[in-house]
Amino acid sequence: MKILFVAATCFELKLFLENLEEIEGENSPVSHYRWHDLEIDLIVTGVGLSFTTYHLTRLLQKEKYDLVINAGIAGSFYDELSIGTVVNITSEQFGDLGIEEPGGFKTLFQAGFLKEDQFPFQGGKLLNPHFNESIELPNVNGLSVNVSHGCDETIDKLKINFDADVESMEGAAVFYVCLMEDVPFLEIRAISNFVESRDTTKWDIPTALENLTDELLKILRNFATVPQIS
Ligand SMILES: O=C(O)c1cccc(C(=O)CC[C@H]2O[C@@H](n3cnc4c(=O)[nH]cnc43)[C@H](O)[C@@H]2O)c1
Repeated sequence: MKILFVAATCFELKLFLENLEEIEGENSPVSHYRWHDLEIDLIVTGVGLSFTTYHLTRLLQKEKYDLVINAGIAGSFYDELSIGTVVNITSEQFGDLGIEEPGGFKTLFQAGFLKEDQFPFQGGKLLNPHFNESIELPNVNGLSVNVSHGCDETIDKLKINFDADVESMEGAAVFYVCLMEDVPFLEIRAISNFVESRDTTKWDIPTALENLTDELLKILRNFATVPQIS
């Protein structure tokens, strides 16, 4: 089985990659690994929706993968989804794609530029139909933005306008490309911070990345033929 990991930055998957065997091969921005009988590639796209769309689409034109996993950190909109929690993001929305009017922000659907059920959208959302029963993590709704929010006024509006639990800057791009290209995918993220008035001293990236590593290895174990520990 061949799996592609998509990360915005190297640091988000550095700890996880220490568990894999790196295979030589000059093919930047893609690096190659092995874990038991799994062939694993990693592409580091850069932060944001545009870079992710470009690099992922370009790679999927050249290589075939059985599964794409977008992995990294994310912000949580709600106290109940605490820092360190690892989540399976099962729906995505573009949080800043739309128009602004004196009365406020309108999505492309609200503005009439796109139909809510126009493929690959369903009810205005991108939905992941894959593996949701086999992944033993909380299933949550994602919102993807080009600006990581850090101002109370904007955040309050996002909470009203969107049905979202977590914020990232790449997820919807991965959903969109994989749904369009018909490639199975997952988005697994660990909460590193709350989406609140920006204060990075309150972020806990090390705990998020330790927990993310543990959960990603559990997921790989589901797909690999791993010798049983007796
Ligand atoms: O400002 C800093 O000191 C700082 C240090 C490390 C990382 C950052 C990021 O902004 C990482 C952005 C990266 O992580 C995802 N992410 C994490 N939390 C959020 C969030 O609250 N809202 C949106 N994106 C978030 C995102 O996918 C980026 O790729 C800053």
